[in-house]
Formats: sequence, structure tokens, C-alpha cells
Amino acid sequence: MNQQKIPATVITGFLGAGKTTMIRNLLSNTNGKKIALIINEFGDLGVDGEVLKGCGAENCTEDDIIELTNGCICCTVADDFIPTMTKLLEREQRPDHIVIETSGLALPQPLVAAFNWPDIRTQVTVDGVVTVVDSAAVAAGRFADDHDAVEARRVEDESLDHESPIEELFEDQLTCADLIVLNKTDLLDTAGLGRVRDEVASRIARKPVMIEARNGEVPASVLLGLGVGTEGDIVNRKSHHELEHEDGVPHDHDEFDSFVVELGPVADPAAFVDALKGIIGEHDVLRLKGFVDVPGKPMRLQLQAVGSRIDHYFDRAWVPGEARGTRLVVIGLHEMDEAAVRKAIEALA
Ligand SMILES: Nc1nc2c(ncn2[C@@H]2O[C@H](COP(=O)(O)OP(=O)(O)OP(=O)(O)O)[C@@H](O)[C@H]2O)c(=O)[nH]1
Repeated sequence: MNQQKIPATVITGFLGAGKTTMIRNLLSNTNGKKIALIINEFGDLGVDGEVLKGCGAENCTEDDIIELTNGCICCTVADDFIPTMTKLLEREQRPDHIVIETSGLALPQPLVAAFNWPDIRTQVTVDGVVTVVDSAAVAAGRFADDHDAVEARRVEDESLDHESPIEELFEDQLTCADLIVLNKTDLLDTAGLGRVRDEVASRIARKPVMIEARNGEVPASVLLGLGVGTEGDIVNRKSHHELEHEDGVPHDHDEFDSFVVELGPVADPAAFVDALKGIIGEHDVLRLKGFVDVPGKPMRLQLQAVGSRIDHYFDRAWVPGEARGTRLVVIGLHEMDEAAVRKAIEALA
């Protein structure tokens, strides 16, 4: 690898796997490296940017955190990612390392391929692709789809040209990995974790290193400095879409949808969370996250749901002049009944 090039680590993984948590942990201990962070999120609320900017890391200040908000990074490579990268490289003080968090629905392949673009390849290289896995979700069968149900959907809708979008995406993100982090080990016992390891390994032909983590606690020395130059090996990591459409038909994210719900104050957070669990289960919401205004509390409540597992905690004080409010982004499969989910959530405040 050319030592002059700035290394860039791509962090991918399905919705809620723990990417932001892992990066937050990384920023608290970067071994003195100055990091620039590019964050991409599905949904219009910018929760990850908020969380990461709030961590006050010395080696990655708010100026070093760039949000790409015009859709999944894999679809906006030319319009969004390349110009952002070019601007970053023009900075007087260039970072020692670039970390890119893809959205949970992004295919890493087009992003990695972008590092072969002429203006980029001379200056930056992909140090490695790190794929974060929600081990508990794998154990619960979230990515092993019910093939009978998928087949039934395909019979109903002939335009479905492939199998479960969640399962495919999960495999595509694993296929691109140089390092796989089996996260959320606290939620499983040793035997369960062993089964997850086997299942993940069975999904990919390549054999990247797999490590285990809880709360994304992986030392910077393990995450950074893989030195792979992944852009040179991209032909061996093709996504399902690339294999099925060698003709170059672009992929899309039509199978997934997101919307934002805005509410008034929530007086009883515990009851709110309980009711949300029911709504998420009933409508098969994949991910829900955002901030809640609890009357009488100076702090903002952050809410993070991955399936029906919900974490909530007061993360910071509302800033003077900031409009207090409850804003949640909801992500699900396209067939999710947005109107019904919206109505059910709005009825809670
Ligand atoms: N129990 C447990 N929870 C975790 C762990 N890592 C992350 N979480 C929680 O999982 C939820 C999602 O974590 P994030 O870091 O936001 O996940 P993400 O991959 O960035 O999510 P998206 O950007 O929406 O795709 C949060 O509530 C985290 O606190 C872990 O190791 N164990």
C-alpha cells in the first residue's frame, strides 16, 4: 500500500447492528490519530450525526464530522460522496484516517468501487471494510428468511426479482468485509454465539477475520490499520445485484421505506416505550430512533429501537433556543403500513 495515501475504513452492517456505537467508542480512543468521519444514514432525521457530534472527541471535532443526507451512500457516490471526499482532501489539515459509516441499508460495494475513481485513487485507499453484525438478531433468525413466505410474495408480485431483501443485504454486507465484528455478545450465551458464528460463516465464500464485541468495544489498533486496499479486490466481493445484473442496471432501495413522526411532549416515557414495542411488533418495524421531549426534564430522551428491543436514556440537555419536541424516524419494509404506524404512534402523545 502506498504510504502517502490516506487510509479510509468503511463501517457497514444492517440497521441497528451497532455501527454508531462502535464509532463512538473508537473516537474516545483513536491512539492520537486525527479522524475525519463521513456518516450516511437512511431516514431524514440525522440521529447518528447528532449522537457522534455530541461525544466531544478531541481527535474528531464537529468540523471533522460530515453527514451525507441525500440517500444511501451507495446510490449517491457520484453526486455526494466523491465531491465530499474531494473537499475533504483539499483541506489544509488533512486527517490521518477517514472513517465512513454507511447507512444500515447501503451496499458497501459501490462505495468501495468509488475509491478506484481517478481523483480519489491517488490520494486515498480503503484500509478495510468492517461489517458489524447484530448477533442477537442473527440468533433470532432475522436474516434467515421464511423462504415459503418469500416465495408466496413472489407469486403475488412477479416484479420481485430476487429473494428476501433483508437477507440479501445482510449477505452483501458480509461479502464485502475484511473484518466482521459479531456485536451484542452480551445478549447471547457461548453456545448461541457459536451458532451465530457458524451461520455468518456459512453466508460467505471468503473467510474474513471474525471478532466478538459488546457495545462495539473494539480497540482502535484492531479497527484501524488493516492495510487491505479493498478497492483492488472489489471484483471478488460482488453483491447479489451485481451478480444478477451484469448488464449494469442500477440497484435501488425500493424495498425499504422511512418516514419521520413528530409529536408533542411525552409525559410517561415508560408507558410510551411499552406501547411502541407493541406497534413495532404488530407492523414489523425494522428500526425506530430519535429524540423525545419529556415535560419537566431539562434533558432530551434518546430512543433507539432495533426490532422490538428498545433502549432509551437522557443523552444531553436541550440547548437554550432549541425547539423541544419529539421526533422519531421509522424504517421498515416497503409494505409497512405507514399511515397505520403513524396514527398509532401519534395517538401515544
Ligand atoms: N445490548 C446491546 N446493545 C447494543 C450493543 N451495541 C449497540 N447496542 C444498542 O443497539 C442500538 C443500535 O445501535 P447503533 O450503534 O445506533 O446501531 P447502528 O448500526 O449505528 O444503527 P443504524 O445507523 O440505524 O443502522 C442502540 O440502542 C445501542 O445502544 C451491544 O453490544 N449490546
